[in-house]
Amino acid sequence: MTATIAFLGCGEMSEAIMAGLLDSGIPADRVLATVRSPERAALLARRYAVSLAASAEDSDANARAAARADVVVLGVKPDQIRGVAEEIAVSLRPDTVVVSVAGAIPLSTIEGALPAGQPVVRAMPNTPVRAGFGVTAVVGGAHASGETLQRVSALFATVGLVVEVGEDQIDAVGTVSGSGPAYVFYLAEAMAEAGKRLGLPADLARTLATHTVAGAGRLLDGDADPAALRRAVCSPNGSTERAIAAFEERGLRGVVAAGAAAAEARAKEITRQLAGDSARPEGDR
Ligand SMILES: NC(=O)C1=CN([C@@H]2O[C@H](COP(=O)(O)OP(=O)(O)OC[C@H]3O[C@@H](n4cnc5c(N)ncnc54)[C@H](O)[C@@H]3O)[C@@H](O)[C@H]2O)C=CC1
Ligand SMILES: O=C(O)[C@@H]1CCC=N1
Repeated sequence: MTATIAFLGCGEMSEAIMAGLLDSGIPADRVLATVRSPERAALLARRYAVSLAASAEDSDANARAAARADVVVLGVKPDQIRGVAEEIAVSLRPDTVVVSVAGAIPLSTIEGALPAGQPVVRAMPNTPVRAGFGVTAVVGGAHASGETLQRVSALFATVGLVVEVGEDQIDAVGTVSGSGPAYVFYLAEAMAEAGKRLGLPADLARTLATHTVAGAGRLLDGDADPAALRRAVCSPNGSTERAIAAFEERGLRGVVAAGAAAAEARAKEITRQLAGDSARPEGDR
């Protein structure tokens, strides 16, 4: 039987997962969603015809949705995860699996806010799940059996690739695949700006950049080697080779690595802040 899935906090990330799952054939009457604003609740109900799109201003909305669900996806911001977990704790059935997509919130924090023994899975998805081409990293908590983790993995597998990781890897994973789509969109913006600087009309430059990034993404589908695909565009002593040489000379690889490191550092900072020990000096940790 199809599982009932409740998205508690259906913003950018959860909406992408929900839309991807609905497109993959999950029936809308098996999907519940809650958000904070009544306007967004109405929009989700209209757009997806999901079974419940209640506003969290209705104080029981999260608990009621959780009570009906086989899988509860916590899609609120990291600083709200513990509060929502506490809010739904009494409504959960013992076999309902709680999946947190929040960055920076450890499994132990979520488990601590839920009834003893509640299965919890931590996931790090990305927004391309919307198109069925996502990447989702998963890690099971102390009470998530292999079968439970499989069930969650199978769900995310309908909207893209699923990888199992250790919890100690999830911040780093987030900096590559979780945040990664933003880096690629940023590159598309930069390419469009570059075209404009070279005299192309803004609309044309943008169309060229977006379609090129989308097309390049198609070629990268699967386990294609990005370096080999890049080399195939670089004619020996041609113009692309000069562009890549300019990128290398200016240290673009290092810039990307610095961005990923900054993202990872921020995730760890959020973890510390929300654990309440951010006041302690670095050396004491
Ligand atoms: N945006 C992304 O690409 C990714 C986001 N994530 C994680 O997903 C989580 C959500 O991020 P976004 O979707 O970007 O944020 P968002 O702000 O778009 O979504 C959060 C949603 O939660 C709702 N909300 C707030 N309090 C609520 C409550 N008490 N009950 C029910 N709903 C409530 C808000 O109305 C909003 O719709 C974060 O924890 C983030 O770390 C993880 C991977 C990628
Ligand atoms: O920016 C964020 O905090 C979230 C986590 C990974 C991607 N987006």
